[in-house]
Amino acid sequence: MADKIKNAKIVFVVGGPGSGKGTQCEKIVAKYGYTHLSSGDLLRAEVASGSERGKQLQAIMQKGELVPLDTVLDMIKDAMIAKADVSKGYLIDGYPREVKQGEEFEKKIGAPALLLYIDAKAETMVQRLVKRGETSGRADDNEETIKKRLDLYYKATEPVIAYYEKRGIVRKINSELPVDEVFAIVEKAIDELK
Ligand SMILES: Nc1ccn([C@H]2C[C@H](O)[C@@H](COP(=O)(O)OP(=O)(O)OP(=O)(O)O)O2)c(=O)n1
Ligand SMILES: Nc1nc2c(ncn2[C@@H]2O[C@H](COP(=O)(O)OP(=O)(O)O)[C@@H](O)[C@H]2O)c(=O)[nH]1
Ligand SMILES: [Mg+2]
Repeated sequence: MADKIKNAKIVFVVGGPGSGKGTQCEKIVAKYGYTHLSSGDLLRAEVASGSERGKQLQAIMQKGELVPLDTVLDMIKDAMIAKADVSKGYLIDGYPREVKQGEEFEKKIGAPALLLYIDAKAETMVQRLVKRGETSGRADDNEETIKKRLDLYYKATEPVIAYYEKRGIVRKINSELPVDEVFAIVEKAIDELK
């Protein structure tokens, strides 16, 4: 099983909260049939289950902090294994959040072939999240938590991009443009993988 995943194409999708990662991932799934695994969605599913672990996760996420590394990684790995037979590739959305998460992922699962860096300005991200918060029902889409998520993004996650840039697998995507124009750039990066 683990071997099957090792040979699959792995794409990390990294960018600030509200940059448009989920939006682009949906479009990639529709065109390329990749398996989309959003680490945030996996965590929110655990919270929704009402489990004891879910309650602990909820408290961390509401503060805009990162949940323990092993928790997220185990969830991603299980979800990857569940799709191993049918998956053409994996979009790992919202992970790694810090360099250490990337290192552990590679030890336990495999190396990414590409990192899509979804880039938007801080003001843009805040605006989008506040708007999303009107309907998302997400406990962390409020101004106070958004600010903390952004701070943590710049501090912990941006170094991830520099780390993978050294390997030449980063494609920076300007997500200030309309969704379809952003996707046109994303398509080029995915097509290069073939
Ligand atoms: N590897 C990860 C992924 C997520 N989280 C936690 C902290 C995040 O604030 C929360 C929500 O994750 P999302 O990826 O959904 O959140 P984003 O802030 O990126 O927003 P978005 O849904 O807009 O991508 O889950 C975490 O601790 N570790
Ligand atoms: N203008 C514009 N808005 C976008 C784009 N991508 C996402 N959005 C909006 O920004 C919000 C956050 O997008 P989402 O995909 O959830 O971002 P994520 O937090 O990075 O997963 C959504 O409600 C979208 O409406 C884009 O490329 N252009
Ligand atoms: Mg998302």
